[in-house]
Amino acid sequence: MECGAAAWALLERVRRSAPLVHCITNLVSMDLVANALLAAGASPAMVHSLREVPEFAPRAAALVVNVGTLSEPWLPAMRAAAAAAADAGRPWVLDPVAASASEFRMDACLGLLALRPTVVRGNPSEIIALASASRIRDAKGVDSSHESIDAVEAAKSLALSSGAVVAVSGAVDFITDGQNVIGAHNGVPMMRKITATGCAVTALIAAFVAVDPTNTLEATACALSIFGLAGELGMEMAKGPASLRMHLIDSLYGLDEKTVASRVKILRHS
Ligand SMILES: Nc1ncnc2c1ncn2[C@@H]1O[C@H](COP(=O)(O)OP(=O)(O)OP(=O)(O)O)[C@@H](O)[C@H]1O
Ligand SMILES: Cc1ncsc1CCO
Ligand SMILES: [Mg+2]
Repeated sequence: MECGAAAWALLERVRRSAPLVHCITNLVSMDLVANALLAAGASPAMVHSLREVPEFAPRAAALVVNVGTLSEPWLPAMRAAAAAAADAGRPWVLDPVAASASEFRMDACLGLLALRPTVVRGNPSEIIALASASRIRDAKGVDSSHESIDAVEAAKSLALSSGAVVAVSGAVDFITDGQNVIGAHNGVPMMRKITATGCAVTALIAAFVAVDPTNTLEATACALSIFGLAGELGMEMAKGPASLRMHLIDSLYGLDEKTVASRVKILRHS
């Protein structure tokens, strides 16, 4: 795969068509998710009232459901939006934040998984927990206590059981459909020190899959690498997490063909 050229083609398509991404995401992440989508050229909308979902959902090109600050009133809207997307054949992406933190959260994630997300993106601990539908006793809340390489087998098994493409983020982001595994090698460790970078890349995946619905595996890898590359460029100017957050958004907005073509690194994983 000419990965740099493919990633640039998808970024250009996002910039040209500005897909409307319906986001039901956590309260911590809303600002970064919306700004990351805008910087990439997509159009975010945070709409989570059950009253609005039937009217609004059909207008969106893709949906993100993120359970980070899950509360009971939100769950029916998440389910309704996911079911509407699945029925209409529109891509939708699940972010199972802290899936193993409580029985309520795990049950909610498993129920959403049954509504056939196109992509599931989580950190390693979330993917390991979801794959075995179990609580992890040493889980650290929303942050991962595992490395992405340790979650590859769990990701493959979750992809096979759910039918979704599964992406596990980390030093290398691994993306699998259960058979193939590809690694997106861009990014910097400081990205973990900014809350909701994972949520933001989940939303970016939705935008990329919206413009390339027949190549979910590759589109997901391209979104992860593009976001990681924005982190690398941002890190060249940053002094710490707060300025990285700003420079990452600026870098995502300013990405050009030469940089993307030469620096995006997506490799097939054996
Ligand atoms: N060690 C690392 N090196 C390079 N990039 C990293 C590293 N760890 C995480 N990233 C990148 O940071 C972003 C967020 O990944 P992370 O695994 O921290 O998500 P998360 O735990 O779901 O985050 P959050 O819940 O705060 O949204 C991804 O784009 C990922 O590629
Ligand atoms: C810190 C935090 N708590 C619930 S969601 C969230 C944002 C990162 O997932
Ligand atoms: Mg997360």
